[in-house]
Amino acid sequence: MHVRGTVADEVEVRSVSTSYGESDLAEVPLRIATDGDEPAGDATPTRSDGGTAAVAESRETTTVTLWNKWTESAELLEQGMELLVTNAKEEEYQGETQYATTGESYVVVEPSFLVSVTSIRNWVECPRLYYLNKLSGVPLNYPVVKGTLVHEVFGDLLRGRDLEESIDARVEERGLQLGLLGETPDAVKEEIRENAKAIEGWLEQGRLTEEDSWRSEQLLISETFGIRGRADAVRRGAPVELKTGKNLKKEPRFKDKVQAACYALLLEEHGGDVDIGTLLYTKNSALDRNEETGDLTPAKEFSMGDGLLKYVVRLRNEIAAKEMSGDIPTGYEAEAKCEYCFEQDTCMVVSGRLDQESKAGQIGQSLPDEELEYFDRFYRAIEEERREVHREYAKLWEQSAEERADDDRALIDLEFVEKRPLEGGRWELSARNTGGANSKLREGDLVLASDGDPVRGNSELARIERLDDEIVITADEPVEVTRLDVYPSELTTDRLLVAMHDALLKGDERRKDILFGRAEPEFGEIEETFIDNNERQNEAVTKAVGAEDCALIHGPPGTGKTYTIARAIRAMVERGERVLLSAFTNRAVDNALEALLEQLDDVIDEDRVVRVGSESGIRDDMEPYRLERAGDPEDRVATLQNSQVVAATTSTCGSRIMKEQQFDAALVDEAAQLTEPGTCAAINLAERFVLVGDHEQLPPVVRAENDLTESLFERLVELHPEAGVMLDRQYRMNQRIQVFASTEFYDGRLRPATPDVASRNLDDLEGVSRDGLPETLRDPVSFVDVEGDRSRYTDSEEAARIAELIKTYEAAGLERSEIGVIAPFRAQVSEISKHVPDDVAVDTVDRFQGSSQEVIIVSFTATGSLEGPIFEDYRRINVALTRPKRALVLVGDSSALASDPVYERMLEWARR
Ligand SMILES: Nc1ncnc2c1ncn2[C@@H]1O[C@H](COP(=O)(O)OP(=O)(O)OP(=O)(O)O)[C@@H](O)[C@H]1O
Repeated sequence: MHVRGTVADEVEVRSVSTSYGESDLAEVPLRIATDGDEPAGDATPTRSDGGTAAVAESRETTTVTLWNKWTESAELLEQGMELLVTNAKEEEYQGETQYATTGESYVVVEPSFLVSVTSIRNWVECPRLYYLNKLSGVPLNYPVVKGTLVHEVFGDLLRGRDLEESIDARVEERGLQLGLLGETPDAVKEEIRENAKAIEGWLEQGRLTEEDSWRSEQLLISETFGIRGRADAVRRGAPVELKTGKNLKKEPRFKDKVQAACYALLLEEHGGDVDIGTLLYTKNSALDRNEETGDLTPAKEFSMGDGLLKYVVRLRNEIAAKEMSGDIPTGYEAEAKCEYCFEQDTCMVVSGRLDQESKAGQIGQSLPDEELEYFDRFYRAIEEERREVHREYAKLWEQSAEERADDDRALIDLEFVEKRPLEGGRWELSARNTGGANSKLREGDLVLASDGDPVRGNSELARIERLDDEIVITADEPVEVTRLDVYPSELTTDRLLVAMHDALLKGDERRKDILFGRAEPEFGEIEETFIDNNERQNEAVTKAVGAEDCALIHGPPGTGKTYTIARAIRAMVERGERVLLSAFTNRAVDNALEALLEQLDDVIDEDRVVRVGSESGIRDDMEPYRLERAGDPEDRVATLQNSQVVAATTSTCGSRIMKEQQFDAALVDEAAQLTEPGTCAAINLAERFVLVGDHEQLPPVVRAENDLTESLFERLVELHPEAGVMLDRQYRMNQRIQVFASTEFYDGRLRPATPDVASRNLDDLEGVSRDGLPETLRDPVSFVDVEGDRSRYTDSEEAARIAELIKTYEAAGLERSEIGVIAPFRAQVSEISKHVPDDVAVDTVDRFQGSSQEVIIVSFTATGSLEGPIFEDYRRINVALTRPKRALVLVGDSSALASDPVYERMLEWARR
């Protein structure tokens, strides 16, 4: 049976004499998880051996005894950590039911923390190396790119693609990277051919002996062992790992065995029984027999012993425990020898700068205390965010398919239609979405496509190509897809850490003086007038152009942020500067780029404007500007290096390609929605920066509640008010609509830009007449009182009333596409969607930020007494109320709303 629970107290480790001699044991006081316990969820980890979890009657604490080597994992335990013991035996002791490990047991610390196989491999080399890799990311260098290429060709060969065709295609695809590294295609191809010989030869052998069963790259997740990874290949159920290095010994390298053993554990959870692992050292086939002595066979097999598998789980436990406690590895945890380590210098520098204990020692001077404190605080915050991502993974098995669908995290019960082979061995898969359900998934997203069970079934990482009633995805393997799940990616979190590291450890001193408030931002004299009809916009452009360090543009709704950015960049380009344009989302980058292109029309050639990002992320009309990565290396690099304006999301700014680029200035739009490290990813690349945003609208999108929720923009506006300008003329709303937001959020400073804007109303729209509306809806702002049905997150009465309102507006001549509906909860969004026609946009505030509509209807979904904030945060109200141009209708229960002072003032205004 499996036992799972929370460590309730200190753990004691001791030695006892048994009939087999001295043995170590640890007695762990464990509060057994019961159904519904958080965060374990339903504690029923079933393994292939059919074990079931112990579900105790009560939540009383019992003792679980861990024997022998498992005491090493016991030493890691702290009170409050989660523990899982598989195949435990039950023992009665003084009337109490206790548990103990058996020879078949595994002990897993914090099983829902999913450690990646790569992490375990790095950790076994040296825990400090694992940490350094996390801080600095994978650099753009030739060995890494070559390694990826060989892996890709390996995958292609397994899928039956012709060798030469594969090499040509794969090298072509990486044109830009190879160009940045100064490599020529012919030389690269030759090297890959050498490596591929090993693969081909070995594949041939396999084919000759017997019927082979093969699978290329497989994504594997284990809920029992808390491990995830992608095996390079699986052959007859056993893992095969490809290494582009050489190995002249008979046996595989130890760290490589560890890696293969991780996959063995993962495969076992998928029902396999793995007794062998294979390592393929491709460089061996490129070596000349005369020069080298040793074993030149590329393929080295080893038997997968029980001891190794358990050792791997203990290693994994070390990582999970370290990450949960927030401690930094020192290197003393392992037996690695620093003098043989390639990373010794880096290790010493990082240790010195961050004043960390390290086996390699320290060199250099440590950062000032405030920077060390900052590093520490943000390191923890980012790691907390990472744990939230891990919790997302755990939901893959903790929630049922229906629960995930209700949470908008999955599309389920799809009807598989067909699979179609694509050029290059990939597959196009299609399925029908019969339920027509909604989800967070969007075209272009990476998803987990599965046959119904994303963890234990057949699942693949796939990309959504089309998403309506018919769903089309592309993947490496032909999964008969019936379910798509949101894939919780750690990439963003990884990049936050690297960006923070770069800002502090590689950052310019002057920049840090500004960020830490040790110096004031400076501005050069600029005489020119850039915008003659809007004083504050002109001041903002002047500040942006003249800034020697930074400028901050605060733009409330509709005040022309995008326009101001475009004018500022134009002025910089005219001065011959190279500029980076960035924002959190692709949508925001494309919007800003669109406005900019209008401004740049007569200033520079179009081919000097480059949009960096993936094909699926970029809006179709910006596609002509997209930097193509495939092609001739020299050519690709020339396009990038020659560009004067580069537009990319902040996440892409953290990519290996962008990290090599340098700019005179970085302009970041929607900066109030970015975390500090997220903003750093963009501004790290430039001499000066301009942040544009509104901290009275939506805050950064993060899962954890910590320092990441405040943007750098907001902090700097407070720290350096003299670097900021607030735009105060709005071009969107009728004056009556704007009043509440202006007084509540902008000290009454927000005003209509022109009389035309101030007096806009529905009569301006062709074919629409306010006379066709009932008296109560003729004012630009109205309130509809609905008592509601008293449920917590939905209100069907409000939904029904909203459907009527939409009909009323249609009768007065409005198009449905001119009406938007905003609700606080996703549940209410679904409820309303059931009542109104498809072509009315219904969504939460977050989806509406940055856009506007002629008419906006807000559903407050609140009845009775108000418990807790409706929109979570008043900033969301600000966004909701500032989306309409000509009419705003608030729908809610007036007595509930009146119980909160802000909503009460809102009611007064709406009913005036
Ligand atoms: N100085 C100006 N003169 C004339 N029109 C302007 C000026 N500034 C902005 N506008 C117009 O006002 C509208 C809103 O501008 P823009 O899209 O730049 O606003 P924004 O602040 O980015 O909006 P959001 O709050 O949605 O982010 C646009 O149609 C733009 O052309």
